[in-house]
Amino acid sequence: MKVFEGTLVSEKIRIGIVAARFNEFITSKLLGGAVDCLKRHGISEEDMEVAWVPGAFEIPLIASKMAGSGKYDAVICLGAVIRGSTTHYDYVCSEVSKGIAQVSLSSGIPVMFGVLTTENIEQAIERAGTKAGNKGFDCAAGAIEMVNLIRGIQA
Ligand SMILES: Nc1c(NC[C@H](O)[C@H](O)[C@H](O)CO)[nH]c(=O)[nH]c1=O
Ligand SMILES: CC(=O)[C@@H](O)COP(=O)(O)O
Repeated sequence: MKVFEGTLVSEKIRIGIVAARFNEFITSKLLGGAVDCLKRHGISEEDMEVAWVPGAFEIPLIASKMAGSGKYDAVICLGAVIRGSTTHYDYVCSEVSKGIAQVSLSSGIPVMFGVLTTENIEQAIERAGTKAGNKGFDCAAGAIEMVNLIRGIQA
């Protein structure tokens, strides 16, 4: 039985990263986690490119530009949407998640959803390198797995 494995980096993998500046205290930690993971899996910094956007709502557009450029094997999207006192949170979260999923399906390359959607700052801190891990690191690991999985299927 042939089982496709996507965990090892055997060939060059080029990664685009879109990071939101809103809640930069959190998103910078997510970016650090993602870069740490990529380096630990043998991907050099010359094969990573980062684009900063104002907020999570702007991520899908730039993710689409990166995914459609042909320059990257995967795109990692990083953000932190933290609920405020209005319903704005709901609209941002909804459009970002739908947008990122749409970009991945339409481009045919992995576009990873590394956008925290939390009720409060504490929950975001927990997921940006403390007690709940680093979602940026997790997304980078997932990106590598998806690229290798696709390469295996298409081989
Ligand atoms: N409240 C948060 C935002 N809001 C800003 C939007 O993402 C967008 O930049 C603005 O509406 C202009 O289009 N963004 C986050 O990333 N996180 C938040 O908690
Ligand atoms: C997620 C948001 O857009 C939110 O932080 C905005 O805060 P508020 O709902 O208090 O305007």
